[in-house]
Amino acid sequence: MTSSKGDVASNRPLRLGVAGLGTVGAGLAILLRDNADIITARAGRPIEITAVAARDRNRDRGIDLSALTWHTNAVDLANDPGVDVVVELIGGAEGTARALVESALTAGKAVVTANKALLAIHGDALARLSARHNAPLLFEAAVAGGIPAIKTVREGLAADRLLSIGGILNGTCNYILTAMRETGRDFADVLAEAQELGYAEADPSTDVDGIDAAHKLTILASLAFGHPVEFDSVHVEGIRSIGAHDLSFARALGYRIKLLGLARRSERGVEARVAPCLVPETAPIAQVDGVFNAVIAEGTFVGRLMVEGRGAGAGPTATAVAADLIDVARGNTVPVWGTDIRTLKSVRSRPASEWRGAFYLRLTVADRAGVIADITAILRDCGVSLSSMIQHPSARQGDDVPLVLVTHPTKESAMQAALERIAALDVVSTAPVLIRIEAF
Ligand SMILES: NC(=O)C1=CN([C@@H]2O[C@H](COP(=O)(O)OP(=O)(O)OC[C@H]3O[C@@H](n4cnc5c(N)ncnc54)[C@H](O)[C@@H]3O)[C@@H](O)[C@H]2O)C=CC1
Ligand SMILES: N[C@@H](CC=O)C(=O)O
Ligand code: NA
Repeated sequence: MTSSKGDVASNRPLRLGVAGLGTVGAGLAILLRDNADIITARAGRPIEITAVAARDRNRDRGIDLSALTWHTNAVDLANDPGVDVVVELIGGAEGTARALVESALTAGKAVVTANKALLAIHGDALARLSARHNAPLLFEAAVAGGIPAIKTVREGLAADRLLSIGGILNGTCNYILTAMRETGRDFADVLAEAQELGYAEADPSTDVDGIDAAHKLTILASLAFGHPVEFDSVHVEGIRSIGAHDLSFARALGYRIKLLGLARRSERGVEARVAPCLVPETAPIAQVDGVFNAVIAEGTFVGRLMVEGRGAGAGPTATAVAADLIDVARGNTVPVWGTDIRTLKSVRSRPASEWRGAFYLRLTVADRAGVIADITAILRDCGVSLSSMIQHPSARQGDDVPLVLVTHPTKESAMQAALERIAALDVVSTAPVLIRIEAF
């Protein structure tokens, strides 16, 4: 695919219809204004917003958009003859965002979007629509904000067979975990700050429950491994259960806690998971803090690589949207998943229970004789071997005390069986916190 039916290969301005003027939409309008000179030079022609669709016409967005064509129904942008490229920045896998993208592709117009939910859930169908109508669909902003993550995987690593892909894929969670670790502030307080900074999704539970990272992992895994990976096959855990205790115990053990999305391929299929993980504090990924994301890939020829940058916020995300627009202006576009959707081979999903590695387990237990013996007996029965244990009398609350166990590498299914029996003990007073340890 080299160009869309829309007039994308001429010297006249590329005319944009932008739907959604929130954090990213307003950021894009400002970037296109402030960097118009270099964008025009690199695109070979001006890139200009001619039409918009937004809910509030009167809101101050830091830029005057009053001279543009305003549509009350965003889907009308798809058939506006003054629009060459539709830029969807509303968000959400359904509703107006989906209808607009489908209508624009069907009309043969190029679409640029930052919408990971849409791509993760409907990417397969959209790739088919894009191919059928020769209408490019670009989504660099959808994964890891300003990091050229899509380009890295789809173009930079196009020649290699990737074995694993993933990393720190949610800026809001990384911001929260970093601030909690560095300042001891509580979860809700830091989340409110991330929302004010424009990092969080419209519904921030999408971030903190790991769903946003799972959307991004689905997209990366689909690019890395071939046939679109099913979003529903990704095992998802968020960061709500991580407490101040865990961050300080992790530090004492020489680790940091990061929400990681990781997909691995073997002959038995693809295993994809989003979950908080302990990573050694000396590993490069442990140094990625705040709103920064990191994408890690490993291939048979290239080995391992990591790219790092701001994963959320108006400026970084707008640069990714604008880079896609420059590609459209240049006529430099490729199939949605890098390979013609009609020739892609399907990949098998592997259940998360086949994962193998070490675990951190934090329990709150009654501080009395025989408790540790009961717990270690269960671990022994389930074939789980202990590597270390911490009990801090100083962290005691009433009769209860936190007990942290670190295991040797073991099968996830064995650990889950042990956890179920341990959680049922009378002496275990609150829900156990189980965190995987990624070696890196
Ligand atoms: N904020 C960030 O850092 C990043 C956001 N994204 C994605 O970019 C997209 C936009 O996100 P944000 O700008 O942060 O969201 P936002 O909530 O700030 O902006 C979305 C805008 O769309 C408007 N809108 C909602 N329904 C509409 C409709 N039917 N017609 C016209 N406008 C409508 C809302 O009023 C709002 O102003 C989402 O898909 C999000 O996941 C991707 C990467 C980073
Ligand atoms: N809410 C997302 C925004 C970017 O994709 C995040 O926090 O990473
Ligand atoms: Na990106």
